[in-house]
Amino acid sequence: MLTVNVELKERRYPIYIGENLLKDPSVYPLKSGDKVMIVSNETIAPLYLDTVTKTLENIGCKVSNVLLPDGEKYKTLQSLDLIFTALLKENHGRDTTLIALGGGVIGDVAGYAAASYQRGIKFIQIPTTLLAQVDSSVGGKTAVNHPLGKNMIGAFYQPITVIVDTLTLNSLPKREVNAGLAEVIKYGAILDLAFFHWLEQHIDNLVALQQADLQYCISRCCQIKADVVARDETEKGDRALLNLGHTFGHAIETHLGYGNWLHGEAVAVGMMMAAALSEQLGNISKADVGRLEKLLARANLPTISPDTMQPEDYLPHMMRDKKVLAGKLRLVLLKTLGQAYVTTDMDKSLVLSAISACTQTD
Ligand SMILES: NC(=O)c1ccc[n+]([C@@H]2O[C@H](COP(=O)([O-])OP(=O)(O)OC[C@H]3O[C@@H](n4cnc5c(N)ncnc54)[C@H](O)[C@@H]3O)[C@@H](O)[C@H]2O)c1
Ligand SMILES: O=C(O)C(=O)C[C@@H](O)[C@H](O)[C@H](O)COP(=O)(O)O
Ligand SMILES: [Zn+2]
Repeated sequence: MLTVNVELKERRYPIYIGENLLKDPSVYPLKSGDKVMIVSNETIAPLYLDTVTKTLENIGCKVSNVLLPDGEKYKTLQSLDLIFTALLKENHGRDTTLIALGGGVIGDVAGYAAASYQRGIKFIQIPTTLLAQVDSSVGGKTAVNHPLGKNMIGAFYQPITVIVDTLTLNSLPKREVNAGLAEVIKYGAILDLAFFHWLEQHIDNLVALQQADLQYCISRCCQIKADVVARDETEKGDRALLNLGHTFGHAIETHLGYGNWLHGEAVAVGMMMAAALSEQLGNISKADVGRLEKLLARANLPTISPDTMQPEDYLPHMMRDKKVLAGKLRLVLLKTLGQAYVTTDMDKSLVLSAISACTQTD
């Protein structure tokens, strides 16, 4: 088992990474008599809920669960209310620990429920998608979507432990594995050229869920994110680099309707648009933009805009992005592969030109 620590002083927490961890009582920061509410969904529960429940009951915990409907379109205030109702119906107080058993949607909604129920209860992330294991379960961004924007209602609220059981990925649909690889590739592009190069040599093994390479990859991604979060937990500076491709990507998700394109797919296209803009500004080379495109393609990810979207469809959504300050569009771009930066006031005509460069022409 590998351990990555997120260093936030008294709120420091471990990320355990390994096989069969769902069954390992030593990774749960719980003791006999503790009350637990597991939040999951109708897809994951038949696969993993019993295993986690049995492990917790063997510790001596009193375990309840609430299942949300499955999908990005259920990352909503209504789903949040389902969790609150389940907690209140069983008189759960501030001594209850919430467990998020699922992907990023479950983790974000359950995390925001933990942040806000009775002004805050402890929560544990048990991510079961590659995307959640390398990204969403770490760092404390919690949220629900609004019809006018992604993750528009939420809080920064850290888990007390993250339990990454890589064997859960064996039941994950291939499209979801590929979506998680978008966030993996993002880490190399923004902060770690050596990791990007490692990915170029190992991406086929990751697509095939080869365990040794997978566990190294997940630990490297978690370490990169843990270091950024420790430096800038609430995104006043460097944490914005983790948002590469997201201003474009969130526009795709919101415009098409949540769940049509997977988050990772939208982010892959968004990273290509950011790279095209970076090249137009004289930063990253054409050859390195090509390396990014090739790696995304090898992960079976899209690299061009949805054919139902025009460049002008993006801007209204982008102007609501959470990185916008004083009405100025701020984007994460690439100085070069492995080195991202945040712009202050992006010229909209250049943005449209970059989107067009990633749009199929008939
Ligand atoms: N908070 C953050 O820092 C952060 C980071 C990245 C993404 N996100 C958010 O995460 C969400 C995307 O998360 P995701 O990609 O995990 O999607 P997801 O949570 O929708 O899960 C993908 C699908 O796979 C199913 N599933 C999950 N685990 C499974 C397993 N082990 N076996 C079989 N099926 C399984 C789910 O039920 C779902 O149908 C987006 O809302 C995005 O905004 C948040
Ligand atoms: O943790 C972060 O910070 C990230 O930006 C990680 C992203 O991959 C993730 O999709 C995050 O939810 C996007 O943040 P948002 O602030 O744009 O909602
Ligand atoms: Zn993301």
